[in-house]
Amino acid sequence: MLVNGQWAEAWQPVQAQDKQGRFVRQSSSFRNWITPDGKAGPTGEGGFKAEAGRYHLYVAYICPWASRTLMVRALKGLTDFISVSVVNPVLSEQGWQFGGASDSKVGGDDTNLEHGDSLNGHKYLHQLYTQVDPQFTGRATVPVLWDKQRQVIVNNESADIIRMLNSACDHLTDSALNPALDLYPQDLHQAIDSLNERLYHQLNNGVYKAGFATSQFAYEEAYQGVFSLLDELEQTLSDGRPYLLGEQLTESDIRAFVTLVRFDVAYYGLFKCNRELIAQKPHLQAYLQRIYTLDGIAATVNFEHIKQGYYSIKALNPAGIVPVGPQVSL
Ligand SMILES: N[C@@H](CCC(=O)N[C@@H](CS)C(=O)NCC(=O)O)C(=O)O
Repeated sequence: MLVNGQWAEAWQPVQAQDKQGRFVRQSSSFRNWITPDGKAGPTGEGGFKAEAGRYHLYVAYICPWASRTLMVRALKGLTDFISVSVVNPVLSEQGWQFGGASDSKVGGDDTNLEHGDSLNGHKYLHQLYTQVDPQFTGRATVPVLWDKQRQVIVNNESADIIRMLNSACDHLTDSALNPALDLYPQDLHQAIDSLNERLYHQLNNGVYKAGFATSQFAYEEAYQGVFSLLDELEQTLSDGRPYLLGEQLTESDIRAFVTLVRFDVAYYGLFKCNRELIAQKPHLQAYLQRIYTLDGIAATVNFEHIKQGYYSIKALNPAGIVPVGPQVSL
């Protein structure tokens, strides 16, 4: 992480913990919003008007938080509007690094996506943070939403980024855009917010709490949370609805998907969330498949990056062996 703008050695993603050994995630520091007219959004300052070609996303394919921004970018038809840089799957001694071996599957047919940082010419992601704040203290995390015009970080909180991408560009006229898709419709705000809250604590962050627990108690607490929510989601989907809140794809589905798609290949093994695989839950597996096959989504999922990235976390897997299985059938 960075301390007063200098790279400090504690680079593995073992973050803070509480007194009972629970994993505690750091909060994000840049919270501005892209809006249709450039007015300030719910947090941060104004000046970030929606404009084609002005913004860039820095992501890691291994990262569920970054991947959800890629999903919304794809679903809303924003691939020509927002360019992307993907970091290497394995954290370097200085955190996320650019320019590793590219593999042909990455990005699918998305030509607006690269493995280097041709925009700012950095070798490490942390240099982007110190470019805008030479005294920055904190973890240099992905995703980062970057403004090419003002040369600043707009936002590094994926929850904000997916919310703003859902509506900020809808007024622009381009046939590539998909303004008809509303992942956060007015009549479902409450249902989405309350489901999101549970998805975050029990599932998205729940698997990390299990994986990075430093006490048996904290691990089991997180494990119970993960599987009680998975059981509940399996039950919810058993009535034949396509998505968690009914007929309509919402933000909650995006949030659920990024964890479910990593579950069998990473969290089941590395994070010890091993009561069962998603593949053993028929409704959840069909749901996963349904979202995976939506236009543009498969290109946001790179199983090689996911496996290599997670199993390179030395604190959890010192020898760095990447398991061969399980087979994925998506
Ligand atoms: N709140 C952030 C969390 C992002 C996050 O934790 N990203 C991880 C990758 S999955 C990261 O970049 N970790 C690097 C580090 O902690 O040094 C968000 O959702 O945008």
